[in-house]
Amino acid sequence: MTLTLKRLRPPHHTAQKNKATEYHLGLLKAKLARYRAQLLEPTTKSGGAGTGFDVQKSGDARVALIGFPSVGKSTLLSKCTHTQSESAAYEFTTLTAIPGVIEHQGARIQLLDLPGIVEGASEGRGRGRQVVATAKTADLILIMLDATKSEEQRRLLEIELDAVGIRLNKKRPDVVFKRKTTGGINKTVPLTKTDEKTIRTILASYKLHNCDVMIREDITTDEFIDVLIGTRKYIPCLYVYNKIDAISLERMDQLAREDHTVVISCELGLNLDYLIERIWEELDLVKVYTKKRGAHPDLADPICLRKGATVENVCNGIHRSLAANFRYALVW
Ligand SMILES: Nc1nc2c(ncn2[C@@H]2O[C@H](COP(=O)(O)OP(=O)(O)OP(=O)(O)O)[C@@H](O)[C@H]2O)c(=O)[nH]1
Ligand SMILES: [K+]
Ligand SMILES: [Mg+2]
Repeated sequence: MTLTLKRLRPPHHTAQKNKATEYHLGLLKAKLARYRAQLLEPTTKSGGAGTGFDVQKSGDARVALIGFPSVGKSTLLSKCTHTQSESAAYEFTTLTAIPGVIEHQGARIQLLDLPGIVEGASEGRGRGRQVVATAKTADLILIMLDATKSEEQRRLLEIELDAVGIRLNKKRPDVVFKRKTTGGINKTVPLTKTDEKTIRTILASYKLHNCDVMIREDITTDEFIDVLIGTRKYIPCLYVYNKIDAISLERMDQLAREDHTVVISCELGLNLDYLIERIWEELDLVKVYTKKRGAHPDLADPICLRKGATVENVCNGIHRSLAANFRYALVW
């Protein structure tokens, strides 16, 4: 019998190597991210890569339906709104953006049916680029999936949205960044996923030699790059698995328990009320009632706004000329 003894590297060596890899990879990602962000900037010719479909935003919030062809996006629009969008068993039935309105708790939520996208959409395959550009304008994204198909579809869609700078179910990293004549890096927490050297080098590669950076959470290198690029969209997302009429109960049970997930059957009209309830929760709308002095407000007619809205937003919700002549508001 022979015994092979493997020579193990001392642990500090591996740690050093990982650190060096992190550093070089961080710098490389920073350069690529800037290059891609420039590609996505709207140009004057050919409408630009960053232009979505020409559909007016209306109502209190916009919800976009993103998914592969034939997962049931149009069927959902037709079931949840008064708008009919053609659905059929062949792929790419829908070729443009079709808006409908969900009325719920006094709010009017615009639901946008969109063409199906395929892998490579963000690079311009099919109408993909227009679809993902439209997704960027949404207050909530519904990633619609066919429950009978493989789990891979979800990851592929996430990659396409990520490539155009959409960050799903994430909040903006708590980093404050200011250009200045002098400055430095300040942090209120220890950094365990990246380090100051990497951050300094990335700043230098962006020619940002003088700036003030205040880091208030344990960010990754990627998150730091997102802050620098500055145009990332942080959008909440629900994963909607359709066609649960065609899968086993066990599988449905498993899917339904995942985070940010709702299971439905458009065909059988199953769980659609619950989906609308979840959309409402995710949008986190606040209702504002206006009233005359000494009178009670009309509780049937609220103005719905995203959380964090200002009095000016309320004015704009009533009439676009109101804010200019507005003097004061009493707010309860
Ligand atoms: N079994 C089953 N089939 C469904 C369900 N919902 C939709 N379908 C079928 O799926 C097919 C595609 O539906 P569409 O609504 O056209 O899908 P889409 O996502 O809008 O497709 P594109 O516009 O081509 O991207 C149609 O044949 C529908 O009848 C469902 O809940 N269960
Ligand atoms: K279809
Ligand atoms: Mg469709």
